[in-house]
Amino acid sequence: MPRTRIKICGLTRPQDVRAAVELGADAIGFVFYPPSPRALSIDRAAELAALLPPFVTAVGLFVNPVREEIQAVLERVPLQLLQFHGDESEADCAGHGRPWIKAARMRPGVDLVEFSASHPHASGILVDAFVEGYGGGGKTFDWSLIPEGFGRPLVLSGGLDADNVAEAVRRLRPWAVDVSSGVESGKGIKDAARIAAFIDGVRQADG
Ligand SMILES: O=C(O)c1ccccc1N[C@@H]1O[C@H](COP(=O)(O)O)[C@@H](O)[C@H]1O
Repeated sequence: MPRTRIKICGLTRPQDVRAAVELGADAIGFVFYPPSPRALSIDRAAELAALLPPFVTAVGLFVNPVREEIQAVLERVPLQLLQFHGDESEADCAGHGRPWIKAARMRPGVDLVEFSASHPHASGILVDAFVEGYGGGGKTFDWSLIPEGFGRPLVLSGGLDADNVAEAVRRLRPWAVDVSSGVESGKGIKDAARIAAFIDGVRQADG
């Protein structure tokens, strides 16, 4: 079984990017959603992305963007993957010259198989709790909404932290986990000790 990939999202400070990389994160998420307290300017994102060594993926998170916004970011920030976290259709996500993952906002009644079928070209499906404001809410959801043998690379998120991530990985065996609030001391301020404990939890579950 491959090791679970780890994405740390919503970084805003160089020291947090360096810490996440040194502690073993596979991917770093930069938020381009202005209402988020973790949102970055293009200049700031370019500065932070430049700190990433090879084989650590720079992910750009968007919520219902207009296409020009994405292009403006891509002209300056070397993103390798796009994360669409709003109500985007398959057509909205395609055609940016980058692979993408699509977030499903999970709550009772959401059919993940149907959702997945409506995004056939996403490289993976991210599952997050349904929250007002689209994401980064630190809220878990009922993991039994994820069908067994889902069949697509699954990125598990939503309220993960050092206390629950090992159980989540053992139970669901996702391709990757994604965390923001659970490794913070304040909105957009990451805590190296919490990142270390989170990564340790994932690795313990990987066995
Ligand atoms: O991080 C944000 O501010 C954010 C804003 C809008 C949409 C998504 C956002 N982050 C993503 O939300 C999930 C869950 O985060 P949390 O760990 O529960 O705080 C995660 O995929 C983040 O990438």
